[in-house]
Amino acid sequence: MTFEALGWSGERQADFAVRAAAGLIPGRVVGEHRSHFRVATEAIELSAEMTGRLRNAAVQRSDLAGVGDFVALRLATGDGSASIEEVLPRTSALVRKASGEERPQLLAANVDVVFIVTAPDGDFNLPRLERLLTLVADSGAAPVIVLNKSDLSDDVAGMTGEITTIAPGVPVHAIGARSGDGIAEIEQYFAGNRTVGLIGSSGVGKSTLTNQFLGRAAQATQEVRAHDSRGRHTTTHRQLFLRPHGGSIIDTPGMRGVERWLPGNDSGGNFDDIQTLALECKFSNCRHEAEPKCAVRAAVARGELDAERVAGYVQRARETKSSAR
Ligand SMILES: Nc1nc2c(ncn2[C@@H]2O[C@H](COP(=O)(O)OP(=O)(O)OP(=O)(O)O)[C@@H](O)[C@H]2O)c(=O)[nH]1
Ligand SMILES: [Zn+2]
Repeated sequence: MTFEALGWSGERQADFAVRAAAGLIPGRVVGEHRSHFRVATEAIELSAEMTGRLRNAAVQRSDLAGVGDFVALRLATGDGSASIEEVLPRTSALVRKASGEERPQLLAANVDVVFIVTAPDGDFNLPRLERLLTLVADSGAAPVIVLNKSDLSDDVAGMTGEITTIAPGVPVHAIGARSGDGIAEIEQYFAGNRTVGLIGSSGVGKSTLTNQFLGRAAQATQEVRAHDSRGRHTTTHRQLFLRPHGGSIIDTPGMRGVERWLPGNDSGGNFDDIQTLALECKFSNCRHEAEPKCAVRAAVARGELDAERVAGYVQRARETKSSAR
């Protein structure tokens, strides 16, 4: 295995040179636990914690390290532990509003493609699908809709057609994860060591699909409840898996609520214009400070946006950051 198989690129390597010179090594967060992260490096997978300085510097909670993030690590001599010194710029970030809380929650970072998984048994719901599409549109990743359990429907073409009406231009694939039907067709999305994220309700078959992609039973799966076809929330952690032939997959626990997160919404102030601009920044975790290709600073420079309002917006985002993970 090479680190490239995990999505590390020549461009990222070049950007990392100055950190490498300072003794840091690159890694990718593959698992998130209460007290530590699992991080894969070129050589090994290890446990790491964020430095206090990194926690304090985060503008908002979703800036903290999460699954899929590329990070700069410092290895401690001796005990095999490591510290996360920096979260590297994200090419995409799948973020939602944490349920019941005024804060953003990072679902996955640096995903190239998101499979929005749905199924005919109980879960099928177009408005919900639209909300998931919005989440993906905000993330910077490309959406693909996967209609799983197509064996349970006698009108797959009708359902696919309905999906197409709300998602013009978005690829839709009808598959059967359990039997493996149609899997080969969607494996193309991993080409070039891309990272695919899976989102969707509990019980639609995300873990079954993950296992198919990996060729092994990496994730536990469970029958949906018979009376309402709902899942049992079998997957409890977000996790990144490397595929045997390159490319990686991030499985996420089934989501009940899907609410878009737009920082500052709770403040009484209206930051819609800044939020919309921020979606155009090159990096999803842009703080609008010194990052290259920052659309917000560019608008300030053009005189289209008031610098003080931007400062207020950044301040609001900072205040909604919670210190605990
Ligand atoms: N009929 C049918 N059942 C399937 C298919 N794919 C998955 N299932 C079943 O659906 C149930 C739920 O699958 P999971 O993979 O656990 O669903 P999940 O989306 O990962 O659920 P959470 O982990 O709770 O988010 C299991 O009993 C699977 O065997 C399929 O293609 N057809
Ligand atoms: Zn910016």
